[in-house]
Amino acid sequence: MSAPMEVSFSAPPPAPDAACAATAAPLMPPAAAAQTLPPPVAAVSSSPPQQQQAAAAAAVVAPSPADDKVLVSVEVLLHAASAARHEDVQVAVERMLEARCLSYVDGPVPIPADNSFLLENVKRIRICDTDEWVGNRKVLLFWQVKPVVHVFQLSEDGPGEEPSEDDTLSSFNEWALPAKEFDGLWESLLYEVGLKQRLLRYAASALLFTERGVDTCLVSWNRIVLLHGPPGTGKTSLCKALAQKLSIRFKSRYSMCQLIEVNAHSLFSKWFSESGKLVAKLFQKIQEMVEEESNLVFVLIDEVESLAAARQAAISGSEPSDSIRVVNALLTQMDKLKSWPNVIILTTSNITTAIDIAFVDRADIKAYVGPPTLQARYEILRSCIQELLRVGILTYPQGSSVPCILNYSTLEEKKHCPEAAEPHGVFQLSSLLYEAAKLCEGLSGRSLRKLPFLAHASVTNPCCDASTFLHTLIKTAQREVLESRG
Ligand SMILES: Nc1ncnc2c1ncn2[C@@H]1O[C@H](COP(=O)(O)OP(=O)(O)OP(=O)(O)O)[C@@H](O)[C@H]1O
Repeated sequence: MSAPMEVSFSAPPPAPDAACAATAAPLMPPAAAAQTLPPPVAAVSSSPPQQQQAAAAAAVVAPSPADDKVLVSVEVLLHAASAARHEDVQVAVERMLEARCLSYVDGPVPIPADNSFLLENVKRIRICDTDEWVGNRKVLLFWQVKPVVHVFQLSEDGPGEEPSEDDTLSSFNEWALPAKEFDGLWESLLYEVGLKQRLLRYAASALLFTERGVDTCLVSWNRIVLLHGPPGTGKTSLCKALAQKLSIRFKSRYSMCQLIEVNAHSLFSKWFSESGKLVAKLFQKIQEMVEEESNLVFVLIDEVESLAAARQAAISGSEPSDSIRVVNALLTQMDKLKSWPNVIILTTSNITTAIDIAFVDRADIKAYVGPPTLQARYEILRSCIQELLRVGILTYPQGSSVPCILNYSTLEEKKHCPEAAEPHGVFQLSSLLYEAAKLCEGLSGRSLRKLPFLAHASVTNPCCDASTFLHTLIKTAQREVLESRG
């Protein structure tokens, strides 16, 4: 069967410029605009839960209908040891933002040196999800923006495991979100502009609709996401990163968030006919978690085709009938969970044609995540090179600061006016990187992130001049692409 796919995310990606963005560059507003300074932002936490939910849902960069301002999320990470009240930090950050003339671009906002309260408690302030504006070459200036501040602390508990019946494979891993392990994951995933935003908006809408009690007989949604595409394109990481993001955005509504990563293989019993019961048992545990209404639960099922294998294949005799019981149990349990507002099911698959049509039909978002396009490849490699420069594995001229490789859009612009020279051969380094990215067509995100490591293994010195390294990277890319084509 060929699954009907509604959303395709395979189109080329302009990626956000995160690594070197001068995100808090002071910018003076036009005189007229200066008179319309941003009004004080209502404290989300002091609003009723419904308003909090709506604000969190809307703060996925969208124009605010009330005053035509763009709602931009500002994430504030507290130090692990901070005992400050989130509300106090939120107000302090809002005041700090109001007092400054910022352009809003994804990336960190420096904490003012004279703000001892924030310096003491806050590890990082980051503006998020403005890439759609930046991608369209629009700059968001402070009077156009209404910041929505989300204060959070990372859980350092690590994953908890739930042992399976026979103690061989655990049936699921569980994380308290936002978790230290997933910090920075969202930002590290580079796709076409809009992909991550669409997923975030979808999840926010799904939670808002349920919270507001929209009649499901009239408007139907299931809170099920299916990401499909070739291996190594970041589907699993994107699901985890999405759960982490939502746990931060909805912190004021849901005091606890959990990610349950189901181990599909553990649900197949060696005892014939037992697999369906194992699925039911797992979902029973999930049900207990969602019964606590302040708990937001994300269920991640990787390689969902192994649990939701097409029953047609089983009926035609090529699959054991136990797999039919598993699919039936999965669908029944998912339908039961549907009545709970605080659960989102995230699934991934490499082979959509093997998934049962009834499962595919239940997914609200069926998104194809394809191999990275030239722009995404360039940005993935750029983030790798920037990291090697940061830690000193790649060297640059003595006495100069760490070179900032140009982002894709700037490089494209500079190509047309090369007279605007960049210091320390940055244009030359960026052009070499572009050459490598061009060669890597067809490689997955996973292979691209490995490429600098493989290139380093071919150079003789542990630390290497950046330009020499990029030439080696080009050769490594040629070799890898040849090998991947067999
Ligand atoms: N678009 C991307 N941008 C940045 N990094 C990426 C991208 N795609 C993949 N990666 C890197 O590849 C790693 C592996 O990704 P992940 O396991 O999530 O892919 P997957 O699509 O789920 O793979 P599989 O189908 O084989 O399970 C990620 O941790 C990430 O480092």
